[in-house]
Amino acid sequence: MSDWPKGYGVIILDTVDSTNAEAARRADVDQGAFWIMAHEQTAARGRRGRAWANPKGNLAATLVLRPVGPPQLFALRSFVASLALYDALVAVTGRPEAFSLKWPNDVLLNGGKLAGILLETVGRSQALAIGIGVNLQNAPHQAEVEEGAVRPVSLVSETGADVDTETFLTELAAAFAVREHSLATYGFGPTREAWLARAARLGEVITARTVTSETVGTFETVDASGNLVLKTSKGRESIAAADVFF
Ligand SMILES: O=C(O)CCCC[C@@H]1SC[C@@H]2NC(=O)N[C@@H]21
Repeated sequence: MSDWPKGYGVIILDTVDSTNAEAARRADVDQGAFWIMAHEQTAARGRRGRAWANPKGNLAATLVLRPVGPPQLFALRSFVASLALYDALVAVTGRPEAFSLKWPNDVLLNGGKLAGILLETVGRSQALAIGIGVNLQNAPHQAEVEEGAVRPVSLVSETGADVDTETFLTELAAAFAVREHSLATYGFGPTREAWLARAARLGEVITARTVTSETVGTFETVDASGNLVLKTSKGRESIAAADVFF
């Protein structure tokens, strides 16, 4: 069991609309870096304006971070957060082989979607809100997610690990602090290498879809800016934002 990391505050709420919305309300009021966790969210949101199902027992938390260093590294916190999730999940299950990371920032368990991350800038201070949802106890039904999306899974149903939200948050916060220190100190290189070593479908043909385009190609790498690099029939393409389908 990890200790709570120094330099990070924490707020635990019974119920809230969305921990990311709460982060936006508090970003210019509260100081420093702090986690907001809620036992229940009534209007949780996912990437690209989608709703996020949030039954009780699942982790719903947002970290308000005020990153130092070059602004081009800010968005790379999604890689830091995915790696921290991976570390925390391995800490509570002892099963490194069961988890993988899906670009840009999902965590898969036995190939199913276990966790998602929603990164936003909030407040006049342009703080970073890193919202994290983990299906610790319950996964939404396949019918509740987008067609073609990876099947949703829960930690307890796939591994038998029955982990409560506060225990998991402590592991996640500790892991995040370590990974964040690495990014802030050494830049994206080591984070990128660690992420690629855990990447799902590296070297395989995948599809990257935006509202207006679809690109099919071999997943070659993630570049130094965090872009997805696909080798396609037209050559190499570097993609900054998209949904990936297998
Ligand atoms: O679409 C995704 O995969 C991202 C899901 C992010 C959900 C989390 S739950 C905690 C935080 N609060 C929100 O409203 N969303 C994020």
